[in-house]
Amino acid sequence: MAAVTYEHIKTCAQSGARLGRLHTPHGTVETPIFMPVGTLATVKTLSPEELEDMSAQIILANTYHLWLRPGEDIVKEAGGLHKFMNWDRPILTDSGGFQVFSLSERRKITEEGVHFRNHINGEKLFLPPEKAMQIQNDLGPDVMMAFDECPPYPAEHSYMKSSVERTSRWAERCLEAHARPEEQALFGIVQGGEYKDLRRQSAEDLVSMNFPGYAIGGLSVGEPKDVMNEMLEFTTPLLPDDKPRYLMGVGSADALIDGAIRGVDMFDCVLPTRIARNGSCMTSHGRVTVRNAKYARDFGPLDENCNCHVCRNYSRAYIRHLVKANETFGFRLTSYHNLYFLLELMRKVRQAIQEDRLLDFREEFFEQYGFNRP
Ligand SMILES: Nc1nc2c(CCNCC3CCCC3)c3[nH]c(NCCc4ccccc4)nc3cc2c(=O)[nH]1
Ligand SMILES: [Zn+2]
Repeated sequence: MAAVTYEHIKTCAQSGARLGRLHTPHGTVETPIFMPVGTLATVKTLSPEELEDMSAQIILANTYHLWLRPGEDIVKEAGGLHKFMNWDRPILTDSGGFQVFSLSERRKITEEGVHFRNHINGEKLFLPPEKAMQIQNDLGPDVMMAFDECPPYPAEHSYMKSSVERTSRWAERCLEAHARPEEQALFGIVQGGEYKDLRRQSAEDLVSMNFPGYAIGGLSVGEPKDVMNEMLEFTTPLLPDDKPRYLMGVGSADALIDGAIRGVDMFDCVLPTRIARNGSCMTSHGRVTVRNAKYARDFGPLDENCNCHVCRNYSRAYIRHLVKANETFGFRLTSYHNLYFLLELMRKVRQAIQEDRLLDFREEFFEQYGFNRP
């Protein structure tokens, strides 16, 4: 019995968007879905109870960070991530490759794996695919990611080609090292940058390895939005219809809608909680930077179209005051609202797919949000 199975419910009559369900050992997830990021086994400033209140269904944690701190051995002794962080719904962990490249200095990629320095204490470290798998096996998430290289944007075709071929060899090694496939689903990650021939090569390599799910990696790394959309349009049809598709690192309202339209089922991004800690909020009329002086006497909610606990009980003036005073509660309020905003957006997207009107919804949302898009 596979650990994770995808149930396709319907495809939107107006677009390539799909309504589906992801069945996992810790429960079922309605897709398309946004997955809050909990890098160090916490979605920053929020409790599991608050995440459940806002109907978060699945959250992310990170192999790289948890390996360094507190160490996967401690999480394993605690009984795994679900027990350690008191979250009994599904968890997905990224494999750590991307984080090595976005956090560590003096890293070096070899066929065996990645050499780098610990970004906390500078000590030399080596992360081969087998180690990334062992860490995820010990952390115990429902979904784990293959160890991949996410090359920078832009990258030469020649570099990208050798990187894709190595990522495919690493994917084989991950499958070899996968200890409990009946308990944890291992997803492959398609690379290839902005090159269609390499996207095809990467997708074909990984589909031939028969993963239970596929991520589209190597995007949301600074490329123009239309390059991302073009790569999605080209890549999703190369992936099996009956398996989930996860676009990594995408979390702005417009990119979530545009990704769902192109057949993406799962998204993650640190954006909502990261900008929240900067006092910046996502609202139905675009971004509101609540620390701005113009909100000093604004006693209305962050977003009058939002029904979240924060918008029903606290004013922009109060949240501005807390954020200006660097009060932790202020960042809890902005983080809660931003995550609620994206989770609610995906609920509306699922409803629009159900009603075969996702393109109409896109028009309405972009109009109100202020995206003057074609
Ligand atoms: N394995 C892998 N991971 C990728 C990630 C990390 C996804 N979040 C992991 C979570 C697990 C815990 C930490 C994060 C990506 N994130 C982005 N863009 C984020 C861009 C962004 C960054 C900051 C703010 C806003 C946007 N592109 C990504 C590509 C890949 C990829 O190819 N391979
Ligand atoms: Zn709200």
